[in-house]
Amino acid sequence: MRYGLVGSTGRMGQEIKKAFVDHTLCLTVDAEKTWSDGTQPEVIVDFSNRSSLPNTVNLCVENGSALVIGTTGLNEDDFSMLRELGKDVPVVQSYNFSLGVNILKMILASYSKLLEDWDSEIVEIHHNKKKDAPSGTAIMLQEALKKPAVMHSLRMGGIPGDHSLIFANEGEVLSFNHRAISRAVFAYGALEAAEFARSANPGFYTFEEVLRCKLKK
Ligand SMILES: NC(=O)C1=CN([C@@H]2O[C@H](COP(=O)(O)OP(=O)(O)OC[C@H]3O[C@@H](n4cnc5c(N)ncnc54)[C@H](OP(=O)(O)O)[C@@H]3O)[C@@H](O)[C@H]2O)C=CC1
Ligand SMILES: O=C(O)C1=N[C@H](C(=O)O)C[C@H](O)C1
Repeated sequence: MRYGLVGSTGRMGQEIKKAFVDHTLCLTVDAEKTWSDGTQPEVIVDFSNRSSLPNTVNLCVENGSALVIGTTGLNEDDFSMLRELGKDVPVVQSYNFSLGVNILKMILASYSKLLEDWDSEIVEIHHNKKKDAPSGTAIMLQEALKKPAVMHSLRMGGIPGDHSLIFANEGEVLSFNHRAISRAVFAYGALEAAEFARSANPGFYTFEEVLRCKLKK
């Protein structure tokens, strides 16, 4: 697969290049520099910053490339742009491409009604270079809960990503935790999403939907 990478010099860009070692990198875009080998990427992978989104979308339109986007901190206008792009090419978006977080998201969505009267708080811990807070994952898990949760963000050391959800009522406490031990898990998820996107019909897909397709096979 020929792929493009937006954010190639970043922490996730480095992981993507390792995970996509069997594929051909033909386009890189970073804040200051764009490089291309002159061929068209089948899929563009974006783990960068929301400021890159208009250019990323234009590149997908110009090349007819599918998009896999993990960049967090997107607003409603950004999601509208991605859904519009999904009318022409496959778009897979997730704030967390790890299998574990997406399983947790499905669990929370399935049992949210039973948890609606519990006190709910989310603690997310990330490396001290992370620019946004709360994490996109915390926002995504709160959306699965279908109710607001008190958020706590810790920024320390080189922690790749740790999310805890704690629920309490008068009689019991229920906790869930996901810990990313390596950023590689996100890159492997992005690779799975890219392999799905290169042959999918145009549309806007979440990574959960990609995984659910796998469950049906
Ligand atoms: N969905 C998921 O599973 C995951 C999502 N993320 C998200 O991915 C994003 C990147 O994380 P991380 O790699 O740690 O961040 P880094 O800061 O390490 O890397 C960001 C990259 O984006 C580039 N960049 C910044 N602005 C632009 C722009 N306007 N146009 C093009 N490129 C730009 C930077 O280029 P330069 O070096 O030149 O500044 C750099 O290569 C974050 O939003 C993070 O939350 C992270 C991990 C997993
Ligand atoms: O910035 C990171 O590192 C991560 N960001 C994503 C988020 O904001 O949820 C995903 C993961 O937790 C790592």
